[in-house]
Amino acid sequence: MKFAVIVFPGSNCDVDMFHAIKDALGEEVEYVWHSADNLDEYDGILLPGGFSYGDYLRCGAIARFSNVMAEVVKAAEAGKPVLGVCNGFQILLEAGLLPGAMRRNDGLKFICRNVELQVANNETMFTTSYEANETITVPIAHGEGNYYCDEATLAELKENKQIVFTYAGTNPNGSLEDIAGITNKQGNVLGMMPHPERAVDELLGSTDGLKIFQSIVKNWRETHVVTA
Ligand SMILES: NC(=O)CC[C@H](N)C(=O)O
Repeated sequence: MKFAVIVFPGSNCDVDMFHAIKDALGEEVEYVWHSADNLDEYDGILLPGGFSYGDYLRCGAIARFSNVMAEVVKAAEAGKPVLGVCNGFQILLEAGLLPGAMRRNDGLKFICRNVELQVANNETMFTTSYEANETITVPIAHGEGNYYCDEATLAELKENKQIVFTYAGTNPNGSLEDIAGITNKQGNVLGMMPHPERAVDELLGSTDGLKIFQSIVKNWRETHVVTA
């Protein structure tokens, strides 16, 4: 399986994402600059965290106009797995690939620490390697992770089981219903504020993030004929 890590001016978790795929997962991965106009050769698209365009206007608000985003939309519509982490999640929201919006954290502070998450849905292509309701430890690092959507959208998220990760225990940022990660209705686009790419090695303090990447590969292999 071949992954693209999309790099925007100001991305800073692209190298960690690349490392997670290449070294921890053992799959093929390439960096793709935001000006790219074709993602056809990639099976999975990864939008890493960081401070794209300096977080000006709102986090992700400028990056969503990047050339590559039309291709990310195309990949999403084709059913390819698209994962946005932290700033990547914010960009997916701004691009309309996921519903809702991000607000500044309650308390207005940037928070960088491990949090406990509950796997609220282990039946997505990103989470089948987890147990139902498993509690995992993954770091967060953001100033704008306070997820919000209107009541109708929340009802739809629940109805379609689009809420995939919730904060277990203390909610670090004030997000609605403790939401830490959601998918689109089709289930092939996942946005999450915690950083699974920073939890792929015991040296980093947790390997709990690895199962997301393993789930993607497992589900992709089960639906594609691999010839090489
Ligand atoms: N680590 C990140 O991706 C941070 C995202 C964004 N810059 C924020 O502070 O919310």
